[in-house]
Amino acid sequence: MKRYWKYIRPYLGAFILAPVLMLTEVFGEILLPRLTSMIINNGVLVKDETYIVKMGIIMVLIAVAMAIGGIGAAYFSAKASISFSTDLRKDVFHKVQEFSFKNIDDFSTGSLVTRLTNDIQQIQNVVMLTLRMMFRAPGMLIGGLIMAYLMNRQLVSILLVVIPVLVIIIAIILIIAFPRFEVMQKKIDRLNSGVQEALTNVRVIKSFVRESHEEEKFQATNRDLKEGSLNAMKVVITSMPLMMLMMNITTIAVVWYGGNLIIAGKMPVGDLTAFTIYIVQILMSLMMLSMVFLQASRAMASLKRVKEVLDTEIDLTDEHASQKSAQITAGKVEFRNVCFQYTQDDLVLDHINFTANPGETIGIIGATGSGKTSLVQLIPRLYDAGEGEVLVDGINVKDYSIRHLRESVGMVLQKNVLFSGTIEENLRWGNETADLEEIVLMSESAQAHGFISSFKDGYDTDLGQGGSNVSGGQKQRLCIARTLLKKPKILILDDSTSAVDTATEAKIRQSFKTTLKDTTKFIIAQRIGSVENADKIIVLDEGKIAGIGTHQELMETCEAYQEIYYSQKDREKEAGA
Ligand SMILES: Nc1ncnc2c1ncn2[C@@H]1O[C@H](COP(=O)(O)OP(=O)(O)OP(=O)(O)O)[C@@H](O)[C@H]1O
Repeated sequence: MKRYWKYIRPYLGAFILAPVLMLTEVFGEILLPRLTSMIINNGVLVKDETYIVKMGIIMVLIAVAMAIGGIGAAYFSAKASISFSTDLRKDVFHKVQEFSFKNIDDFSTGSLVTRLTNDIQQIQNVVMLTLRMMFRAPGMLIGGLIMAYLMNRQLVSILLVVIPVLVIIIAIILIIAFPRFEVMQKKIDRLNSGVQEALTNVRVIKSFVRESHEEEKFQATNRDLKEGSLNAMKVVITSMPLMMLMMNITTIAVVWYGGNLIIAGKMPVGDLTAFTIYIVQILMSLMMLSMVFLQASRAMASLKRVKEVLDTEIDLTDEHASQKSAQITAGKVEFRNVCFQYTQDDLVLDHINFTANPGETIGIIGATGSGKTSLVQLIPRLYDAGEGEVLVDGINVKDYSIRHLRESVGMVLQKNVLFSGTIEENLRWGNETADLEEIVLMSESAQAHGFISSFKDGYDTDLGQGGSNVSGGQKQRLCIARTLLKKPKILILDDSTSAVDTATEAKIRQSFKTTLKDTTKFIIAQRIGSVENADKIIVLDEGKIAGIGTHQELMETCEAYQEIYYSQKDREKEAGA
């Protein structure tokens, strides 16, 4: 509860006013039946019109006060619960932003989306319901019981049977419902993940004409969610008629027993009317409480899932960094006996040793899955090495502040992503304060200026979501330009020119010689031609370094390199023929 206090404290006024204003409804509901019985007993039965009018006016005034209180309570409960969930959502989103890649791998993106939206919505609903019902339901229950008891003790004894039965029914419903709600939320997760994947990859789906397959997959998850939801709702659905049944049986019992009392002259007619209303109110309040508990049971499942996100230990922080103020000045990179694995029994990098001197270009080549991306990801600490040390300028990367480290390391990821907005806005991600001259210069260096200028709106061209309205090669060049604007001390290009033609790629490499003269450059490539002129080429084979040296050296000493070289030459010849 302590952790949620900070979401309540700023809106304490609304959190207090909502249930307090609801008390007007409680008082009204308790008073009105009594006044009704007084009208019947002292007005209708003795034909006293003035009394009826007087009491009628009082009842109307009470009803108006109830309406005002009800509106106020609804307003403040909405304000309190919406504010609560907005702030909670903000914190969960902040936490997700702090997540390391490994943390993100552990949750699926779809699940995080559900937690941020649907789960928090459930919590909001229950906060609102609780604020409205926390005084109302118990107030009506206790108030109704007292009034009914004061009117007729014998009749109240009927409730001694009904209330325990209802409480047992409610308890059973809650025990059955909670796990079903948990299952339902997981199914919503799965649906969200599926929708997200299908929408993000809609182009691939269309190009493979897999729409019907995706639809079937979606329908299966959708059906599964339907079954899960119905399974949970069944409990809610059966609870209502059951309670109504109990209420009607009780009313009939009261009318029958009370009728006999009237016939025997032991009770005035008006009292039976009021008594019946009180009984209905008592049972209604129990039903309201059961609704609150049911909603709360669903929200508890959601709260548990939100808590999981908030409680996730960020496994990659700079909390214990010993040189937080250190800045990268030269860009020397050293790997000392580095081992790395994503999962316990799968060694992806096996005792990697090499040094990249400032300004050098390091090519990394190897079969797919050989660990190239994993290797470079350790430099800006997207993941942490398991064993050994990754050093930049002689300092372990874990000792830098993450901010300083990542500001100095520019990485163009294999999966390039642009954001909606103009080209200029996207490029400014690299440096918000860059002037247009600088932006053009870096775009020229990434061989992007040409095609940007050919667009009608140039740098003001709006990019579709994820950069959907530029070609793959253009997108790659924009991503390179964006990173160049960072003026990184270390630049990593992870297969980021794969969609660019070889001539343009060569121009980009050539321009690096002037724009990035002092920057240490890591270039992961599939084509040997892309790394042939590098100062050093690292050949990776199943997570191990199979060779390291210049193109010439590797051609003489490294079998794995020769194999890649000749197989690519053969392919080029075949393509030429
Ligand atoms: N997030 C991850 N979780 C678990 N395993 C992973 C993850 N990313 C990569 N791997 C595994 O680690 C190994 C090395 O992957 P990596 O992406 O580093 O290879 P790569 O040489 O860059 O491949 P490619 O040329 O295809 O990009 C592969 O076996 C891959 O399945």
